Amino acid sequence: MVHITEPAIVKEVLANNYQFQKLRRGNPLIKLLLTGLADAESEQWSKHRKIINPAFHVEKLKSIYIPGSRFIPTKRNKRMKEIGSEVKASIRSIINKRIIAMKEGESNNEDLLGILLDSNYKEIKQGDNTSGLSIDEVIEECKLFYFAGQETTGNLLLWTMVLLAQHSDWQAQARDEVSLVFGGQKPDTDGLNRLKIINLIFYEVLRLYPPVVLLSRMIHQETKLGDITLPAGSFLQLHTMLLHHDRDIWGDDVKEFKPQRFSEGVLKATKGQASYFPFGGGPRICIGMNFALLEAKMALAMILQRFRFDISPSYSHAPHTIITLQPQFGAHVILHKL
Ligand code: HEM
Repeated sequence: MVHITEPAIVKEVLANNYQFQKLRRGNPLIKLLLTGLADAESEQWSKHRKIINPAFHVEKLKSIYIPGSRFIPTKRNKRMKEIGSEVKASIRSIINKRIIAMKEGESNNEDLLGILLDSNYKEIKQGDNTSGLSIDEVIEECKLFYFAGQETTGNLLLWTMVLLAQHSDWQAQARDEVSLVFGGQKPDTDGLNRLKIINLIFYEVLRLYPPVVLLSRMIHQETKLGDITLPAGSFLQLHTMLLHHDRDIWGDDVKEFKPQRFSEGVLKATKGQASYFPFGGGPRICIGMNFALLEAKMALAMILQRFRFDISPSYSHAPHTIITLQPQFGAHVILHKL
């Protein structure tokens, strides 16, 4: 296992996604939740990514809504299997309804699934019989959107609530910005894209508490990396969390919540180094990044319009990783209606 905390090496690994591949998943929980694009490699990855990409184009995000020892037959494993089949059956029935509607000529561009099916249909029409995704593959992508989108964005929002509850000056600035842009109206996409202060806040929350704390890779053949040659089969871990908290890169205030450090952009804050990558990087950068930031801005703006919030005396600070980084004992925040 090679642990990487050098920005230049992080850049090299992320840029060469065919050499440095994601791990084949052994963990049954991750397997249940995360196959599809996030787990695909080489040609399979580029095929999936090409078909899925249109679903995440910024223009399309304007009106989007997301619908809503392991082989031993223990009670828990049986339940996991049952849940797996139930989820699959329920997604399959949603997809079948959509396909029927599409065949009857109904337009289907209103949400991620519609755009994905549309893009897949176009790919099948243009290519040979190996092109396009099968229904089972579409089901895996839907599960992935749900999990990858839910846990990560949810934790970004939780940590934002905790930090703004602890830093009432930033909470007030964020609320002032929301009222300047929207007044009491429901936030819209154009307005959300103009929220500068909230953007800085999210960048800083993602620096301090990145939902994905490290990226794992492996190599299948001997590979040169920096000055060393690694044998085939080596595992690599790129330490997002450690780099985000590196005093030599960020300065003596590295542990403090200071959104203003991003006021002139990420490049300036990192002095151009690959020392900040909450969404990964290179060709396999998070496909849902813009969607996640838009969704989190929408939720935060609506909360700020309605509540002031403080940290509760019962809050106990314990960042803890169960796949994503989360507050182990919850985010105890007291809301006051405005
Ligand atoms: C704050 C929210 C989010 C964070 C911090 C986040 C973080 C990440 C990171 C670090 C990676 C790269 C993993 C690696 O290189 O090993 C990734 C990939 C991915 N993310 Fe996200 N993500 C977020 C939201 C979302 C959302 C909302 C979706 C979908 C609806 C999504 C879908 C994906 C997919 C499909 C990949 C795999 C892309 C590929 O391998 O080509 N993510 N995400």
